[in-house]
Amino acid sequence: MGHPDNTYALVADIGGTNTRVALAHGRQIVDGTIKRYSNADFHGLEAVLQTYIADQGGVDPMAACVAVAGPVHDGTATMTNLDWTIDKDTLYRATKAEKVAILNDLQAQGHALGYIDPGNIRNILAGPEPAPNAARLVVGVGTGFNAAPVFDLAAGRVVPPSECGHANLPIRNEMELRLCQFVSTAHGFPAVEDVLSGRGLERAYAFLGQEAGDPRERSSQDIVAACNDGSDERSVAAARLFTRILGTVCGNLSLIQLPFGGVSLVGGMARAMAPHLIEFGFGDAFRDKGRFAGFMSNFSVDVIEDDYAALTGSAAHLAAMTDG
Ligand SMILES: Nc1ncnc2c1ncn2[C@@H]1O[C@H](COP(=O)(O)OP(=O)(O)OP(=O)(O)O)[C@@H](O)[C@H]1O
Repeated sequence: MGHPDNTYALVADIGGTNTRVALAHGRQIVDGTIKRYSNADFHGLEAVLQTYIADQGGVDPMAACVAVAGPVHDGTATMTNLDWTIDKDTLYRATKAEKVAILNDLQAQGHALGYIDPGNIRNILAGPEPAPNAARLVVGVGTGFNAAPVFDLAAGRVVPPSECGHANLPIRNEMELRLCQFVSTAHGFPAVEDVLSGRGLERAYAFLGQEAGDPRERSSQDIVAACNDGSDERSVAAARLFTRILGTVCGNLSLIQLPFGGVSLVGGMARAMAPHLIEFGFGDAFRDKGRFAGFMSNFSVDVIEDDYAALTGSAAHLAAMTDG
């Protein structure tokens, strides 16, 4: 069935592997309109959006917003592993919408806060009741790593982008130093997302294999599955290493941004690791800040278990643009 009127907005989330597209009405994703496409099947943004529009019976959206897993500069997004042109002109052409926006995907995740079904939010670390409009922080761990602070101001919500997954990997002990050396030997530079990502968990596993003189490889799915059923000690050790570094990095970002409104972890790896984060030392590493250890209990930490939150955030961003 089509959607012939143009009160709809089109929203898309372009990840490293897949593009998710949906229609939104105000801040609500319209039930049954979410589709997921493999990027490899399309030669560009126009092709995937036009396929979606045709799938929806030729919908004529009044506005469109895409969230992209890469830096956005002067209205143009770039992605390391995808050579699509993602800019406003292409988005206007593909959708014929009157208003278009391009966000970094973590910005979109920030715009989604407050519009996520509470049933999709899992608490990891409790914190005090936040003041209204306290600053928040979203941290994404999936194909890559990134974060964005979220500020609710009188003029509206502001979510400044970052590329903090490409900052140096922090080190707290001998083993993390050896992991860092293992990563830099392979990549020339030890970035946060070289460990805090799906591939990163696989790297932590490979590093432990090298240390044990038994180099075996495992996919991140198999490592997480082995943690879930306790069938492989090295998988548990790799996930513990990953989890502690995630706690350290989230603690560092919290000291930089002071998210008294809470930290929200998003992305496929955050969801997959959510049941193990406390057991594997996330809280201890998060609080491991010397004289500021007690101060860290000001920040609650949740995992958002909604794979489509970036779509909701893109819709919220367009609605805020329209409202004001
Ligand atoms: N259940 C899981 N167990 C282990 N690893 C997982 C699981 N789900 C996702 N991952 C890993 O997380 C990464 C994908 O994360 P996410 O789903 O957030 O994707 P993305 O960054 O939005 O990109 P895309 O949508 O293109 O995959 C991959 O490295 C994948 O192997």
